[in-house]
Amino acid sequence: MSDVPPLVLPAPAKLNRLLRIVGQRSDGYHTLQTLFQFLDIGDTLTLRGRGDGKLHLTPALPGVPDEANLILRAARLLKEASGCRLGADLHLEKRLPMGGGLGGGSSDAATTLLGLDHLWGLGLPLATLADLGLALGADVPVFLHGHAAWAEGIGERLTPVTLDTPWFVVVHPGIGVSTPAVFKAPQLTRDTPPITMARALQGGAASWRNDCEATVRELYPEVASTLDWLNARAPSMLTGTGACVFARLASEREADNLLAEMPEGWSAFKARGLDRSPLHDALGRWPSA
Ligand SMILES: C[C@@](CO)(OP(=O)(O)O)[C@H](O)COP(=O)(O)OP(=O)(O)OC[C@H]1O[C@@H](n2ccc(N)nc2=O)[C@H](O)[C@@H]1O
Ligand SMILES: Nc1ncnc2c1ncn2[C@@H]1O[C@H](COP(=O)(O)OP(=O)(O)O)[C@@H](O)[C@H]1O
Repeated sequence: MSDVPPLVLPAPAKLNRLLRIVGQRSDGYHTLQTLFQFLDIGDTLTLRGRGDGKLHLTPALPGVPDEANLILRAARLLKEASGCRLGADLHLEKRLPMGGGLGGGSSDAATTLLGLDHLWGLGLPLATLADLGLALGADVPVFLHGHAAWAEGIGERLTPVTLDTPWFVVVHPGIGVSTPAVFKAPQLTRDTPPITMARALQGGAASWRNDCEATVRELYPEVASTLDWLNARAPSMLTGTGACVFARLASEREADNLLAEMPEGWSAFKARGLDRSPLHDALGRWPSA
């Protein structure tokens, strides 16, 4: 298999453009309504087939043992589910901050599932891959369906949407936010009334909020001060449970101006919102209409 060129695929970031917590299931998981949109920035995964069935990932991620790495977990899951006897060498170029609310781990898992499906010639439907992916994380299915989406349930009930695609400046406040800690916090509101997708879209970006924001501000003052600084300059929000926050801008020039104003030492980047995942464009693979 060594003379076959490697498959080089993007694993884009996502933003939660809106996030409503509408309830809690009996297993403790919170039911959400959210709008997912992709960014034109992300990790890159290089995949090469192996005939001996082995799965090998380089480099190791700091603080993440291989058995917990979502790339290897996704690869093993696909091998088991399909009965495929082939293996792969996987190389990850990690750009997205881990645990930042940008969905990097989930996106890596989705790129692995779709990439190996292609490399191993399995041809599984996107819906089957999304079902497998849901076992790895609530955010994995949207990366497999590949379209900006209105999501309900814990993020698995997806309806494709077309959103405004402005420029964003994403800032990492330099601290880690624990998703379980946010969802366990007694002050988190869990009773936002559900709305229809049509109403959410009609309200537009100016009306979109993230229900985790008040709790994350309280638990992590660094997130609160970053949001305050950004909000004084452009409409800004938390993505997921954080720690990243993002400002919405009308043009690349405005994004550049905001970056130039940013206090030294902050970690920030500009990115474009995308309604179609670059992963599906790279593979030429879209759900049939
Ligand atoms: C809320 C979102 C929005 O995109 O946040 P981010 O992870 O992107 O920040 C995600 O759906 C996060 O989904 P997922 O990626 O599965 O969360 P995990 O880190 O695995 O969840 C850690 C813990 O948070 C709690 N949790 C998570 C998701 C959810 N809908 N309800 C919960 O109560 C559960 O206790 C879970 O064990
Ligand atoms: N390939 C991976 N990339 C990133 N994180 C991973 C990966 N595999 C496992 N993880 C674990 O998943 C956690 C959540 O990662 P990530 O998806 O980047 O953040 P978030 O869910 O906040 O958007 C990380 O803190 C890390 O412990």
